[in-house]
Amino acid sequence: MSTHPPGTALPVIDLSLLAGTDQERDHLASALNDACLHTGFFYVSNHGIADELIAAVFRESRALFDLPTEQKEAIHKARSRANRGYEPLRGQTLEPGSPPDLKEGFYIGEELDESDPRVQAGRFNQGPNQWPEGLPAFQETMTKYFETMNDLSARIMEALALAIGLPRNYFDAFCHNPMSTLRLLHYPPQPPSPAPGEKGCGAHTDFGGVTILLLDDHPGLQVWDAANNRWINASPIPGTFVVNLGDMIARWTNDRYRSTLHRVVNTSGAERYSVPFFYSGNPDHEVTCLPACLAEGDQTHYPPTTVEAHLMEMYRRTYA
Ligand SMILES: O=C(O)CCC(=O)C(=O)O
Ligand SMILES: [Fe+2]
Repeated sequence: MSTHPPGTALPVIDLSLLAGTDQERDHLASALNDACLHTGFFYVSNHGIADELIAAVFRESRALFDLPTEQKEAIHKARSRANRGYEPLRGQTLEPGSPPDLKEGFYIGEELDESDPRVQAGRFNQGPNQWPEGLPAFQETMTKYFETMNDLSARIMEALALAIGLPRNYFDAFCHNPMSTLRLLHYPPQPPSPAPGEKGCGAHTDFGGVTILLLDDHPGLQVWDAANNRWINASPIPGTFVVNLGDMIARWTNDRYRSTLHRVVNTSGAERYSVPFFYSGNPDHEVTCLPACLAEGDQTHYPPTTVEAHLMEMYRRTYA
């Protein structure tokens, strides 16, 4: 059961159907399967996340980026072994060969102190966060949102299991102790004469499992539509999230489902804020071609791996 609202060619998936009748769940599975076979990008509506929490996340995010530069530099990501903290404007180049991205960001993960066995063992991206000084509601708001997004991701994984034709609880073990990253982003307006190829965020695919993207009112996100050789505008739709599949799901489904190129060009003339949440599941979980995605006579495209090994490999390729 999906619709294509004006202003975008991407479908809207009604997540409340997951808790509906068998017939409603079948509709959900079929609409989601279609979306994942095409771009792997869709909007999710009726997700049950409170407006107040979303408003608080934007308020705290704006307050963070409004801090004086020295205060942001004091929690620079380079000071963290777990990839947490502030990334300055033009600190990342997502599209090789293009100018650096016209955005600043902030990375948050599960709060694990130095005594946690995973941190002691030097596991990938596990460790404490760096929290900003002088923003009393920041940590609590972001922690609440982080946990809420983990729960929403687990529901999306249930829907995905149904879309693939698997039992609803198929991904439960994957969703146990998940590895997730919350990223706050701030895009200044694109300058009137940008450098050639300069963008808010260069064209890239996401590495992990599913991404849940919270958008403000300003357009800018574009999704590559390979079937028609064009960029689709993924303009914000109030009350929804944009969800997309990452490279790990493409790998897991033997490329039946898509991890699609996307980019941001902030021509809105205004400051743009967005909040992607990257969900990659349990680091020890095995990612081996799903038998349901291997038609007779087909070859697997990738060797088996684990969540953690896959993520480390993708980071190495991007930041090498
Ligand atoms: O800001 C956006 O709309 C997209 C951000 C994004 O694609 C990412 O952070 O991976
Ligand atoms: Fe992305």
